[in-house]
Amino acid sequence: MWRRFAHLSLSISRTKLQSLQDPTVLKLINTFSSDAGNDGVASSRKPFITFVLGGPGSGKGTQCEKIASIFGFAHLSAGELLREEMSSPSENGELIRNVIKEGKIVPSAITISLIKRAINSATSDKILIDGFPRSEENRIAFEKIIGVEPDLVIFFECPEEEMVKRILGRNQGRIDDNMETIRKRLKVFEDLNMPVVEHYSSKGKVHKITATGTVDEIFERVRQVFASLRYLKAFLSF
Ligand SMILES: Nc1ncnc2c1ncn2[C@@H]1O[C@H](COP(=O)(O)OP(=O)(O)OP(=O)(O)O)[C@@H](O)[C@H]1O
Ligand SMILES: O=c1ccn([C@@H]2O[C@H](COP(=O)(O)O)[C@@H](O)[C@H]2O)c(=O)[nH]1
Ligand SMILES: [Mg+2]
Repeated sequence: MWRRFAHLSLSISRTKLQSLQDPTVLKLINTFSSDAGNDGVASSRKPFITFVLGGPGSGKGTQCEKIASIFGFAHLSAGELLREEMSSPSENGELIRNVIKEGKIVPSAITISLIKRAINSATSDKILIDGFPRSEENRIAFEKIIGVEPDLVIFFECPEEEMVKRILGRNQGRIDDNMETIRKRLKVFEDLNMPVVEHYSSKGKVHKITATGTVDEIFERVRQVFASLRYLKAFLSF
């Protein structure tokens, strides 16, 4: 039977699997159970949460769309939720616009309330949160308010010059896709986003993906991580 695990790329040890004490394994088993019990999301929900991190233009959104369509995850992009809020008649619209234009970070309370609402209305209990947390302050606030840590963190590692090239070629009319704001976003990424990646790396939750090459080549690396999870879940539900 153990031959079935031969190709697992997840860093879950065989000993941990045997004891079924690994938190990721336990969460996979419980993802669809009915008694979640935390204050942040509706009490009957126990979503499997994946944070998707990486620099601006590293390809988070592109890869999340593929993960969502192939593995049935709900894709919540924090940046997209903020842009929608910015364009709605919200009282926070002007503040969000100014922060995004400056490449800075929107106050945690605003972003987390949007994420919480999106989790609660998601149609899947497997959730990708794209581009959040952006700082240790964001991370701590999320864990406190939502009451859970992510089960998995995907980190797209991409050279700066490639990220800049991709953003400048994006052509979606974003107010932050200009060289002046890109420089600021890159600095915020190094100074404030990277400590979040380091925090979860120290907890063994990060899968680092080399984000160069074609979209399909990168997705093949990503696919292996999620295929392992799916395989594991299928095995455990025997
Ligand atoms: N592997 C790739 N090779 C070339 N272009 C890519 C690749 N992946 C994504 N792109 C393109 O690069 C641009 C940025 O990609 P995407 O929007 O997915 O990045 P992101 O990490 O979500 O960026 P942001 O943080 O600014 O939202 C898009 O125009 C996308 O089509
Ligand atoms: O959690 C978040 C996510 C995003 N922002 C702001 O939005 C822009 C764009 O985000 P993308 O993920 O690149 O779409 C980002 O530069 C921040 O200004 C945020 O404040 N908090
Ligand atoms: Mg994006």
